[in-house]
Amino acid sequence: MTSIRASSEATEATPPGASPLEAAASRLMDLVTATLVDGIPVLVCDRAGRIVLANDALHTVLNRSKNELLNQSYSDVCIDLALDELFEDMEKSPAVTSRWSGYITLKTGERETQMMSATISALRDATGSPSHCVVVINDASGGGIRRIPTKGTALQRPGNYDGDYAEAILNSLPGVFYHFDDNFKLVRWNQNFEKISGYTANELLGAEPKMFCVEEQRELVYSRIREVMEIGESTVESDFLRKDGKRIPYLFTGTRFERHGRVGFVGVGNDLSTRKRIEEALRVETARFEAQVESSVDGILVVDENFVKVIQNQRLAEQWKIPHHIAANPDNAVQLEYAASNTTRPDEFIAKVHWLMAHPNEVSSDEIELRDGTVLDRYSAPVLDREGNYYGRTWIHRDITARKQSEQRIRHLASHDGLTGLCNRNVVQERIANAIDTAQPGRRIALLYLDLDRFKIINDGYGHPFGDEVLKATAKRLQSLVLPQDTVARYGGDEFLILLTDLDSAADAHGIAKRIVAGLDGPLIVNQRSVHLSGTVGASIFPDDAETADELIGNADAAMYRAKELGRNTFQFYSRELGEEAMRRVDLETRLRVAIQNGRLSLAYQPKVSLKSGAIVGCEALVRWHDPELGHIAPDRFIPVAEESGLIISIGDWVLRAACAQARAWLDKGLRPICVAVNVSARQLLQQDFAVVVLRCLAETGLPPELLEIELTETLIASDTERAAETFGCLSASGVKLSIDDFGTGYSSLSYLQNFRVDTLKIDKSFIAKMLSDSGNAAIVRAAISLGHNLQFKVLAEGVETLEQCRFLAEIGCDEVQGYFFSKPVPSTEFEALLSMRDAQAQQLV
Ligand SMILES: Nc1nc2c(ncn2[C@@H]2O[C@H](COP(=O)(O)O[C@H]3[C@@H](O)[C@H](n4cnc5c(=O)[nH]c(N)nc54)O[C@@H]3COP(=O)(O)O)[C@@H](O)[C@H]2O)c(=O)[nH]1
Repeated sequence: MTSIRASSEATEATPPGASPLEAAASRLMDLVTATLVDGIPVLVCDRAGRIVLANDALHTVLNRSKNELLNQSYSDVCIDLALDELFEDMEKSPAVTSRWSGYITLKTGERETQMMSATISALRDATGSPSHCVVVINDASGGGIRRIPTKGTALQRPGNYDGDYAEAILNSLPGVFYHFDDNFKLVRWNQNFEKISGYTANELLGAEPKMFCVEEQRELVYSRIREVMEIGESTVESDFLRKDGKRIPYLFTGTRFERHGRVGFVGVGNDLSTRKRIEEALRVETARFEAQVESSVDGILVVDENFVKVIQNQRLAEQWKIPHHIAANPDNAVQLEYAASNTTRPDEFIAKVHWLMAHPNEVSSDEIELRDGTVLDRYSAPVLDREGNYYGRTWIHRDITARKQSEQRIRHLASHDGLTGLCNRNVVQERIANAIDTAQPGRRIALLYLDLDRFKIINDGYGHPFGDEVLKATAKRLQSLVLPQDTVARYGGDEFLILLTDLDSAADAHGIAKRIVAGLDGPLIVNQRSVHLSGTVGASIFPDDAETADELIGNADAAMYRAKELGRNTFQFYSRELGEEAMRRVDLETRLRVAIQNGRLSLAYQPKVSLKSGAIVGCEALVRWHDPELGHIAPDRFIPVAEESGLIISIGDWVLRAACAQARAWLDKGLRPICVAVNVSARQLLQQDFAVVVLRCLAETGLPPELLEIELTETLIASDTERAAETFGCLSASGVKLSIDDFGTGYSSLSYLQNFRVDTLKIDKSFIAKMLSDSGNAAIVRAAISLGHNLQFKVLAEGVETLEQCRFLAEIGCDEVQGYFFSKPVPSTEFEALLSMRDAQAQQLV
């Protein structure tokens, strides 16, 4: 038999004892088997057309035994192939074109033929001449009947000794196929290898792996090849270096491939470009996602269906103050326990988490309060995968503490007084209504209406910032005087409501009202200035006095007015009469306003008489009001209303001007100089420019200052001693006189007297009225006279109604008297007459 060679396998060793042809055929069979095309019918015939080799698969296809085939003529098997012509063709193309592909008709039975696709390759002798041909039946499983002669295009290169079926498989691979021999030389490859690498078959044959490797990856690639050789298989991700220098990311596999004791490897390489692009896109996307998750202001946690952490950002740990070792613990239950212990309601928190994990479809939004006051808005929703299957759950926690606090502030502002922080008008009204609605039978509700005494004076006199501080201090003091469950509210400027609920009886309210009045009464230091604070309280009781919140408030208000009338710094409970009185008060204020506008006020003058000479030494101007309907209205009634309403300022201005003008008129008439005294209310005194008002009035009326006397009460001086001293220092320097009115009834400390250039002490008429019947009063009168004289003041007794009183006062050294005994306050004309008459009688009196 002619020796043959399979050119691509020239270097392979021939198994001992085997003929070259058998060896080649054997190799071919091995290769067919190795490339997973076992069962392909193959026959080999010589140039004479004699079958020299046929495999089992062929026997099966042709339904003949091995003996029936061997040494038979080729034409007995294949009826339509001109083998001679084929050998001639092969002869003409010695090296490369050594194969024919097409359809042949096989005799598959006695009377049966079948057309099948086949590939015929040449086996050449030492001279390169085709000595045998190998026929590989490609579609033995049956099928094609068309005869489609095709030119051999695939694997028409040296060394392509396997069948078309194997070739088709290898060529249909999406990646590159390679077979490196035991010297790591490329001996076989598929079409894709050439196409992708850009090398020709000749260039590829015998090429080493490094030809397709970039320098920096060679070490890696060869280490994997070594692995293949040692272990049997391996993979490597490295670049496939093309002929043009381009590199393509590839995943190469390697499987050790051994034949006839020679061990190489085969494998496939697949382009990873797309995968890499996807991976890169995924990486970028993941990085972006992670950046978003990390930069989120929310604490984010994603868990799978088993509550295993999938994503958790740093913010979550910060929000929940989870230490690193717990946050890093993969067991999410540990973190859950820790987080729960930070909440104000741990059991509820854990129960909700478990419930949501057990109900995958639920979306939840709620608020969690941590023990340090942080409030988190927790949103939880299911996470679904691409196919819409439940994957796990996301938990997003937003810190809404600031929002909650500002909502709380807004709610507080809406319901509380901005200055004092007490409940405001609306809230206290609601609470009163609510208390009435829920009152238990037999129980009492008391509403105390408190008005600060002389607050308007303080506020106008010292300015509003100072007044604000007084109100704040008052609020604090009031809260300290009641129980936490009682409501203290600011109802208006200097008005406060105190709601007391669930009382046993009205007597309880009496005790509390008394305590509040006493607790408020005293000096208050504000901005290093001491002011004397006091308050007046009116109270009404549910259900005794009122049925609704408005009625209860209105009645407590009326009671408070009544208490003011009774002298302030006290409390008064509501009665039906008080309600009527409140109505009258409103009516009076309206009428007074009209009276001022219409000039319905007048002055009466009451003489002051010297006990030594019996002569009139001055007079006190007293305001009078005659209402067209109500007739004469006493100052005792309308002055308090004027003070409360602020009308006292315009009344006071008018009195001052009218009195000065009258005294000037008397001078102008030729009467002897008479000093006229006017009463000044606290409000007037605390006007910023009271001294200026007085001096301007004197200048404008032309009255000499020494003919004007200002009467101040002790209480008024005590309300702001500094201001009074300052104002009267200025007026005294100008010559205006000062007398202390109602002496003995007001301020307990007498030290203030040292700060004033007082001309006259006027002993209050209450002492004069009782001095002859009560030794105590007599003692007070004596003491007052003594004190006044010691301080170089004149002393005048008010309210002198009898001769006895006059004589007694003269005996104990009183300087002057004023009272009905000499004259009631009279109009100016009468006073003029009185003056003339008195001057005439003066000598007879004493
Ligand atoms: N701020 C101002 N207050 C004023 C003014 N005019 C009056 N008043 C104050 O009103 C109170 C009541 O005053 P009035 O009704 O005028 O009573 C005065 C006298 O009539 C009364 N008086 C005088 N002598 C007697 C008497 O012998 N017995 C007796 N029962 N009453 C008598 O006393 C009042 C004067 O008191 P006083 O002022 O304390 O000297 C009263 O407080 C007035 O001050 C005003 O223009 N501005």
